[in-house]
Amino acid sequence: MDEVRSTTAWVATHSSHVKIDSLEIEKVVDSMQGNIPVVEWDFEKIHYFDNGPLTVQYMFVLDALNFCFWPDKDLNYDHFAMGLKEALENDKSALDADRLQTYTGPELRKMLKWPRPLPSEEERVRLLHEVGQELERSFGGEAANLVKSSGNSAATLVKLIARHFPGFRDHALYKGRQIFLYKRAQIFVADLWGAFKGNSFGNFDDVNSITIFADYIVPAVLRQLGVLKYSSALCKMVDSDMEIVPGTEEEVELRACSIHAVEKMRELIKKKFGKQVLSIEIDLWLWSYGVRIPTLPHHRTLSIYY
Ligand SMILES: Nc1nc2c(c(CN[C@H]3C=C[C@H](O)[C@@H]3O)cn2[C@@H]2O[C@H](COP(=O)(O)O)[C@@H](O)[C@H]2O)c(=O)[nH]1
Repeated sequence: MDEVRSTTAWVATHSSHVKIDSLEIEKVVDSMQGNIPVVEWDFEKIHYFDNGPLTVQYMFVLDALNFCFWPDKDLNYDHFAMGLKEALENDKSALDADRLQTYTGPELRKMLKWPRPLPSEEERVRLLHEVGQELERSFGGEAANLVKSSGNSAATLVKLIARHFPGFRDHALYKGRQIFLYKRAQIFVADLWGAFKGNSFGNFDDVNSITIFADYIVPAVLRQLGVLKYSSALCKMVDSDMEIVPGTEEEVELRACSIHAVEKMRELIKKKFGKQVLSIEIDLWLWSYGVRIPTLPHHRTLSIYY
């Protein structure tokens, strides 16, 4: 996690298209007196939860597929969360490691009750197979064992996931450097923490090491708040729904500056109000705010990472 923090900070200081406005961060923090609005995890009541290992399997599969819904304007995260939940409720073995390895695109679509091909359907199926194979090879088929082997460390869990599952290796090259973002691996940790309320499979001693999850919603919210300022060329690209190529400076800056801006926000809250807030808490507030405004323009990058 230190690498996520340090490399995204480096991007922020070398950024050409996105700037962090420190004065606006201060205004936001002051206006809330350092109190981040509390948003309950699963505020939409859409996730499977049985307080046991199957919940962990569900969250891991969900976060393996938790990316790039926007190419289908009627599709969003909730369809996946609810679709997989229903599939599990109908058949407890639906997400077993051996089953994950055999799903086809049409079967996945059917499971999610989606009437047409999913965006990046072949990639989603490939990632499901990868998860099934590696869970079976190294973790007795269970994501719960992967979590157990992290020894209650969020940072270790993210590292383990990145080591074992190539689909989660969310990183980029920027001005000659490797930048680590790890959105889906980190959100899995946060989902466990939220679902199990910091206990059992969600008990991590270092949950404060997690950063926000750099997706396509949070940068849009930070821009709306005035915390991120885009160059006029980037404004035009985002506002006209023009696709931004993955790995371009613009794309990396949007994501990395979002992470760094929130880290700065946390530091300021600590300094001014003496409060320790988690990036997870800030993320959930920003994300839940963003998804309630469907007209908020967000950047569009075809990616398997977010
Ligand atoms: N930063 C951040 N990004 C998040 C989430 C979540 C869902 N987290 C759930 C877990 C517990 C809570 O109850 C949440 O419901 C999804 N995403 C990302 O958003 C985008 C999808 O947007 P749309 O197309 O409108 O559904 C896509 O990139 C997706 O990967 C989050 O929490 N934080």
